[in-house]
Amino acid sequence: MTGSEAAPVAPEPAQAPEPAPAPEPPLAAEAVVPEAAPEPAPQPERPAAVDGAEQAEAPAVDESLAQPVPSAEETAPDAEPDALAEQPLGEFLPVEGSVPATSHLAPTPPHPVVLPAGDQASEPVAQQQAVITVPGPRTAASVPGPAAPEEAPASDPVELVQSADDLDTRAADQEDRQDRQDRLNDANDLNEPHPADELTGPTEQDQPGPHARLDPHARQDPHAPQPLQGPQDPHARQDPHDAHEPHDAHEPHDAYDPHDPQETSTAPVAEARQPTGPAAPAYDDAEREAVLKVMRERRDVRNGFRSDPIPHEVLLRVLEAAHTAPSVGHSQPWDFVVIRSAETRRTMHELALRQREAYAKSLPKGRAKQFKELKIEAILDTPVNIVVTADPTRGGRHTLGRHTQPQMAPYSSALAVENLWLAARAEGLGVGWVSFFDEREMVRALGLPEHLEVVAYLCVGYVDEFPEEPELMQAGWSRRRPLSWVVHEETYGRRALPGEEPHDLLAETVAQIRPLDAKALGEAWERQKRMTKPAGALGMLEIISAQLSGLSRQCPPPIPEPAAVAIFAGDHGVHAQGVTPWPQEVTGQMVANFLGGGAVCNAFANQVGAEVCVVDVGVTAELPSTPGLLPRKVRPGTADMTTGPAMTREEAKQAIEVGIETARDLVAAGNKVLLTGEMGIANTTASAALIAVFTGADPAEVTGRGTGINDETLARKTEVVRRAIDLHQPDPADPIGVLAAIGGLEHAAIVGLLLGGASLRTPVILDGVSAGAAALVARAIAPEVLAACIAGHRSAEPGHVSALNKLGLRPLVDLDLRLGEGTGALLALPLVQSTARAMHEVATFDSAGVTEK
Ligand SMILES: Cc1cc2ncn([C@H]3O[C@H](COP(=O)(O)O)[C@@H](O)[C@H]3O)c2cc1C
Ligand SMILES: O=C(O)c1cccnc1
Repeated sequence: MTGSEAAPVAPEPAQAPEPAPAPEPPLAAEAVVPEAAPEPAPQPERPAAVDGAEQAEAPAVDESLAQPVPSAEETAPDAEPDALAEQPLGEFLPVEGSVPATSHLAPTPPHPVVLPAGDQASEPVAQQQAVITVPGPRTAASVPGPAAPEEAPASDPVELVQSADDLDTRAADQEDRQDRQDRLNDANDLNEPHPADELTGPTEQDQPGPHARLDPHARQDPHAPQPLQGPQDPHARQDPHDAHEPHDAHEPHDAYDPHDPQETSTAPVAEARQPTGPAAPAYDDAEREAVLKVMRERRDVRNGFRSDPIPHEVLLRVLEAAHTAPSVGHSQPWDFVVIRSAETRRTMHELALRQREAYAKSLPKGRAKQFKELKIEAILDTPVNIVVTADPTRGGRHTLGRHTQPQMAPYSSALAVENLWLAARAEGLGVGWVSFFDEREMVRALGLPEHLEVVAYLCVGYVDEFPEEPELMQAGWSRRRPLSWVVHEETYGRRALPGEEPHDLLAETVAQIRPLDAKALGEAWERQKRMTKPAGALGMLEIISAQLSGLSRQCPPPIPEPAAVAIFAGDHGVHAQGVTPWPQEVTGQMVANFLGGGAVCNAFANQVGAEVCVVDVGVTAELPSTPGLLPRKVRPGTADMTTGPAMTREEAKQAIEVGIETARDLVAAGNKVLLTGEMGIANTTASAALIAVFTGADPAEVTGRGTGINDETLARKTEVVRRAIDLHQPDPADPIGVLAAIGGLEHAAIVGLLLGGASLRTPVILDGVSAGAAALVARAIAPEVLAACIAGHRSAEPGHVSALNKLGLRPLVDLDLRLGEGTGALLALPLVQSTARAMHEVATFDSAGVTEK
């Protein structure tokens, strides 16, 4: 690790007005010695100043960053990059005059990324699944010897060259353009600025960027100085209106020509009738633009209604538009009840209020706070309310299309609602759809015929203005999902926009991971210095707040709330080797417990206001569908790693993708921090094996007692780990291969959660030993993933200590926990939130009139 990497995370000298993002090593040295740091903070120390034997209590930090002035030895090109990171915990002493730092802000790429051959081909999921016999549970006593692998490993791996040209990033690009069209606010959109925009910045042209660093060909010398930060001026890149518009292929066309092969599907349809004569004409540009405009600018309005009456002819036009909607079998199942009576509206308002309260009670605290601020209806603020119903009996029993899909009747009425909504927007009328009703209660309250279904309750009126973005987005409740996430080519999972090659979810995610933003980091250090407290007095929390700033590109950073813990559950074939006294079915039973709210993680999540999201990525038992459970089983448990690979490479990758998609969903749903959690009986065995491979430690050093095992079982577990590694000889340069050989499905999913979180610039708080193991895998795939990672706690498992050391992550909480489920991460959440809140709320010396020393 080099000084230039370390520099951006350390506070710049008091004399320097601007942070020096990637200075020469001598400057870097200056930059990290703050003028005012009188007290030795609880911070890491250079090894030179350490007497290891006496430092057992010191905090766990990779000093390669804590020590920002690299010695000649450390910067020597042939030095092992992680050698310094492998110092055991507790070997670091506070250094006078420096602020604690942690090397995860300056990760070193350990290996080129290797993905399985054919990864880019994205075969349909069903075809990718290999049939693997999962051995049934055995007793602890029956420990078979190693056997031949059950399966040959997948075909030769190919190296993924992660340059912007090679990865399919055009989808995101098209999204950017779509955003421009939609006049969306970039800050609230999940779209990243196009990677190419970033790569053309002046600093990244001169220095190897994150992609170059991942490109094995570009990284001849892994020890060469590597920049941590992006371009000097991130704001220059945040405006997607800037430059880089050579993507005409996706710009709106002047006239659509169905015979232009560029514009049509390339797959011929055998029976298609040969076209004769010209196709029906499209709208002209202005007409089309008007249609698209009304869709873009339609809003679900709750705020800013006016009491102005709606003229009859205006309301008539709106209802006529609704009545022209498509409907199943042309059954036109809708009716519109126009309500103006204040009394009826008051009754409906009462009903909605009650439902609102019930919903608020069901929310995690972090969400409930946000919900309290939201206006969810405008029943009393609007002159007209319209109830849209569906009559499921209209048209008789033979209504075309309703035979197999009875829900087509309410769907049809929903289309009438959309027509109404668009027509209202064109009239300058706002519409808000209120869904806080018990449908049957509403039917009775309104005296509607009992056979009707209520599809929508709409509040309609003139408004002061139409918000530019959905009100829920403006309130931070949710974020917009890019189109490229939801368009699949031919089969689900082959994501591609029309005219694009299908993009690989993992490669796309990795390509979007960026280092911390140097400008925001610099601002964070500057702000920490001006806050009314002695410099460095918040110790490690100052570093976390700077990390949050660099990650979000904002100073102060957003408060990481609401939070969600993703608990990935999976089973392990290695359970058959007697590595744990607990039966395998406990995994599924604990999943039920999580969903019922009875586990430790539930209590902790309630305490800190986090949502618990449970994901079945590979539980052996079939789990009944339950609210709160995401059914994402890649396979029912892994195979026994001592007799063959735990899973195929494709399965490992699928499980990673489950994690990526979980991160996307949770972030799009408005969560501002993610926490890792897991459940899987025997998973500490897989964790130990992963950690041994990535740290190079002997299995005896990193294998622990998990749920609590005796010496005999521990000895057996250690030998199991050793045998599995001997059998597979996993190559840490091939992280997916390692996962497939000796990992768990929940480990793979956590890898995806970390990569997904990092790609969305969302912090992820790591829990215990499985998260540590997964972070090692994730770092081997994308070193800069660590920019998003915060170590929540230090577990009692010895392997966790080794993993954190290797990662250079310093845990926030150290309470000898050895549970998992996300419990340690949940306990750390308030610390992370506190540091961000301090950045927002603590006065500066100037503003508070406090004299500086
Ligand atoms: C009742 C119960 C609840 C748990 N919650 C988390 N774990 C934790 O223990 C398991 C790993 O330990 P080992 O490798 O020794 O089996 C994982 O499921 C982990 O989440 C639990 C374990 C049990 C038994
Ligand atoms: O610390 C952990 O993460 C842990 C320890 C024991 C069992 N399961 C998880």
